[in-house]
Amino acid sequence: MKLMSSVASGKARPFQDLPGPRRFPFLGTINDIIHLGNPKTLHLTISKHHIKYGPLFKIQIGNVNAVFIKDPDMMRSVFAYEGKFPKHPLPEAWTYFNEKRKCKRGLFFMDDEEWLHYRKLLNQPLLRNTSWMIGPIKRVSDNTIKSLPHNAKHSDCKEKRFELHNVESVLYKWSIEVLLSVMLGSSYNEINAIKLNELVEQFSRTVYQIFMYSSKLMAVPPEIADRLQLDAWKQFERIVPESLAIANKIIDISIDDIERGDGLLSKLEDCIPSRDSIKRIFSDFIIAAGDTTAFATLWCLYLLAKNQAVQTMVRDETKHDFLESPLIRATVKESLRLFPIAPFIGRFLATDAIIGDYCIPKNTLALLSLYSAGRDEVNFYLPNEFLPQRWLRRDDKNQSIIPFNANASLPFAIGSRSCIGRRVALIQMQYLLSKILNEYRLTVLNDEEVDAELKLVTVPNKKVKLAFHKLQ
Ligand code: HEM
Repeated sequence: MKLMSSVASGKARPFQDLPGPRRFPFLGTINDIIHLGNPKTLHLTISKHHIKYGPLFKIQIGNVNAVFIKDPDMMRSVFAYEGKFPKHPLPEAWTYFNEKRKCKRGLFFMDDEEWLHYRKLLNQPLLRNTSWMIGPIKRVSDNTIKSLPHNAKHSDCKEKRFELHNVESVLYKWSIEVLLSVMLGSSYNEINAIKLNELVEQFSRTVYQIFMYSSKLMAVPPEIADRLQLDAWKQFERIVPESLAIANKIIDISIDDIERGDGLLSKLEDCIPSRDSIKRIFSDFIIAAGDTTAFATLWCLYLLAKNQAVQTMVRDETKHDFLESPLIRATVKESLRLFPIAPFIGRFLATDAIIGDYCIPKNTLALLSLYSAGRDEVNFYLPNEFLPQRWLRRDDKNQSIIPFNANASLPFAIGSRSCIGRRVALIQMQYLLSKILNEYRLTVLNDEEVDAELKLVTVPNKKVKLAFHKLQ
């Protein structure tokens, strides 16, 4: 009704008028290849389309009608049309695998009432009262920092310096361990960390492989990869059940020790009585936490190591508060603005919508171009510079000194289906980064500039190598 009356009153323009690349029916899916290009550089292709077609443009992807949006107000308005049970696009390789193997999965894959039921139960401990998770996060992060020199490629005791060439895998293991420790609480450290160590090592390796193979499958529809028995599909189909089996084993051991726990599992023991449901929710949490937090932290470390003046400023400001210093929070925000880990957040519109000046029909897939919005000079002064202080500096009228539009950076999404792990991720990143900066000065060892590429999430296009110089 609202849509019809806006059109009738001439306020909004019809969907057909929306600009976007033209689709040639006789080319079928070749259109997708022409319009979207290499999946690894989709963020750059979409940025170019925005320059050509504006902040809102339409495009057909396969059979799906989609719009890409980079205007901050329009991006926010999408969440007003997501409905009671927001629906997001899922990686095709995963949905095909789940259907083929009749595999029931966690929150990210759930829909409708089932999703809402579990989401409501999990919101309270994970997003509202979260102080209970600080202890477990600190314990794991302190151990990770202690273990850094043992992972060194080269160390120079005289110079008190070591090099890390596998920062990514250290951060992978850390983010998985943090999740386990949040699940188990204090009992993780006492007994389970030792008992589970080998399983956690295995799990973190398999989660990494899942990520590698599923990103290789981005360019090929999974049913074709399966029919042709492509190596990436064969490996994906082997590694996912292996990884889920390890996760189940970890959860079985953990549940057996639950009465000793003060973590998330014991908080949910009464509300989620079925062990199967617990397993599918928690194994997916660990998988979701693995690459997102590891790569988000890797980008922060890289940017700090590359910008020595910013690094010194952040170190000085975080000395007295390792968890919530405003500048460390701003550092994480700024890094996620430049390198949004989930570069395209998507919602299938639950109703007809008016976005910008246009009528967008129900069920259209609205995709937020976070990479383009975060680097648009309309939204951020010196958009390609790493300036955490832009999020803080205020004048006497409480206006930002370096102007910015906060709605242009929504790295965890907003609304009822936003990231459930946001608090876990932020607490662990802020704590680890402040502690590292307090002990070490970081420098970059890569000779060439490191850029972003997409492998499901936004990752560095080459291995990041860092040197850690012990501070006096
Ligand atoms: C810096 C780290 C992280 C980033 C940038 C991030 C980003 C996101 C985003 C953008 C979404 C929304 C996706 C959508 O609506 O389409 C999401 C959902 C989700 N995230 Fe995260 N995430 C991070 C860490 C974590 C962690 C540590 C966990 C573990 C608990 C987690 C678990 C999930 C789950 C289960 C969902 C699905 C929620 C639902 O469907 O209701 N994430 N994340």
